[in-house]
Amino acid sequence: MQKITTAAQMRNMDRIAMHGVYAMAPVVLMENAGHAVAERAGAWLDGWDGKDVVLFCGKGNNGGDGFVIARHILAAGARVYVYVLGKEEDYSDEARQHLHTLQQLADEETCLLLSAPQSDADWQLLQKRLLASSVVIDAMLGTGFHGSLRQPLASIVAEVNAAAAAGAVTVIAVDMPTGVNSDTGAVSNGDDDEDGPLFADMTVTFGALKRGLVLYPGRACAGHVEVDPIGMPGPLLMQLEENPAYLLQESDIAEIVVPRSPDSHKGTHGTIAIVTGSSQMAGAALMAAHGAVRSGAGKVFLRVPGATAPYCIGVQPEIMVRGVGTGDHFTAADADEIIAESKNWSVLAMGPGLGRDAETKEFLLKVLAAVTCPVVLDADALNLLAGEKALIASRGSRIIMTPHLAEFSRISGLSMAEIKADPIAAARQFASEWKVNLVLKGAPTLIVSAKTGNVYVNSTGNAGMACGGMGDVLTGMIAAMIAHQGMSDLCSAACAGVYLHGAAGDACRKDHGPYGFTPMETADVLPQVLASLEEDLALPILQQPLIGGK
Ligand SMILES: NC(=O)C1=CN([C@@H]2O[C@H](COP(=O)(O)OP(=O)(O)OC[C@H]3O[C@@H](n4cnc5c(N)ncnc54)[C@H](OP(=O)(O)O)[C@@H]3O)[C@@H](O)[C@H]2O)[C@@H](O)CC1
Ligand SMILES: [K+]
Repeated sequence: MQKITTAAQMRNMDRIAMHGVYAMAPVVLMENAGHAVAERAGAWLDGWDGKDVVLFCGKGNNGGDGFVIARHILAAGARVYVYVLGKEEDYSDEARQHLHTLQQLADEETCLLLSAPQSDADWQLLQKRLLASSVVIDAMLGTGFHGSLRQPLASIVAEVNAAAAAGAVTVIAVDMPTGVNSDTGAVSNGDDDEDGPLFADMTVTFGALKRGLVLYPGRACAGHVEVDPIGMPGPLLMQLEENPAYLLQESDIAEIVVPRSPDSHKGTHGTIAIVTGSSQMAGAALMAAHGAVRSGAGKVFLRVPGATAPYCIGVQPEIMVRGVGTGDHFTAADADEIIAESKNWSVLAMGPGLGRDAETKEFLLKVLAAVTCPVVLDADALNLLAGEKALIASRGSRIIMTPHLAEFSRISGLSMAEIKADPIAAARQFASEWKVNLVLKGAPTLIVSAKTGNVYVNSTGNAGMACGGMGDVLTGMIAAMIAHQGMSDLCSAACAGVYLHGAAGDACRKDHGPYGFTPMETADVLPQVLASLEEDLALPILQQPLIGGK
């Protein structure tokens, strides 16, 4: 699992690597960092030989990495223009040491060292160089960036973006794209968009992923991201800081979605109950149930208000539908029937299309206080339960709440701006206060464990999924994952549901185009997504076919 760090955590790791028991020389870490970029970007670009490269080095240690990169790509056959944007006295000892080495290699032919452009003629020359080169390396700012981009960096970034937009250059960022805050993903984007941030095609980052590379809008600036350990001691990289966050990847999910054993039966794969819907929104209930069916649930029961049942019965034969009561929304009088039935259910999901009637809130409170199986709460259930922190907290580790940003804002009392400023902290704080497993839906979706407070950042999904019904399908999927054989931990089930839902959306995007595919289509590709997940696993011996086949 890929760890995601903050600049402060990274600095702490640096400090221990250099000044703790490991006593690594700072100049060596910087050497490793620069070498890693030269190697990884070189492999990605099919080598450096014969390439014209413009390299911008800022006045911090990110710039120091740039001096090392210049030396390595020169040796690999590139011709490089190095803009040294700091004064010699600005640099740290290690950066200055690498600058001195580079100065010995400088010549007119292959390695030209230049200072920051000042006159109009300097800027014109810079533009010309950018358009004539094939690669730009951004070693201007890394984890030390804060505030808004100052000059001359803002104008340099604008020139690089313009050259990239003209199709002239490939842009490689060192550690972070300049202008992206490494802790929040916020970008420097002054009054006119020309102030930044820099848009990279590839980012090589050091030690661990930075939050700003996985959170939007920063994530959109990073391009292809590779993490290099730069020789940091393994135990240091593995060391868990307080409040860890991780990026979910296919191999993580493949580990928790265990293959079915060949002698399993429908009872083994869970009885999922979707108790939701109202006459205005029967479709939401059906989409949630379909999400569960396509996730391999053993049995799917849909319980809707009595007057809603005619819209749901017979729509999909796999879903066992029954109306409860006679109304068009649930009321407290319907709760006893649900509570009695719940003894046979592996999991209960409520919310999509439930409506916001005060009587439905009474129903929800009664059901939640009595059922013992795990519960997934979405949509209107979240709106109705917004003030019920004490009830949720009393059962929270058995509950998954799945709000989107607006719902989260409503229940948490935080403004959208406050959430967006630090979504990881906001999600973690909420999960801790409400003692609940949280799925904060967005780009990217965050999952927080009620038990550990660990935050998982999803890596799948796309903007084509921003349409009504996608969340309903996800609710059914998460419910089905909870009942999946071997998936006892609710947070793991939430991670699996969220990852697979996004992966299904990505498969739809590939098949149908960037948007316009539907929630039902997304659910329908789940078996293919699960198949590719199985390929990631070595099949246990019992799964191997006796005759023929692969
Ligand atoms: N992690 C690791 O293991 C290793 C990390 N290493 C590398 O070190 C990097 C971190 O180095 P760092 O701390 O020196 O910060 P860095 O990003 O160079 O920027 C600092 C400079 O930026 C300036 N500045 C800030 N904001 C600005 C703005 N808005 N507009 C304009 N300027 C602005 C700020 O100026 P000031 O605000 O102080 O005047 C200061 O001069 C890290 O990203 C990685 O590349 C490797 O070498 C070794 C191993
Ligand atoms: K950079």
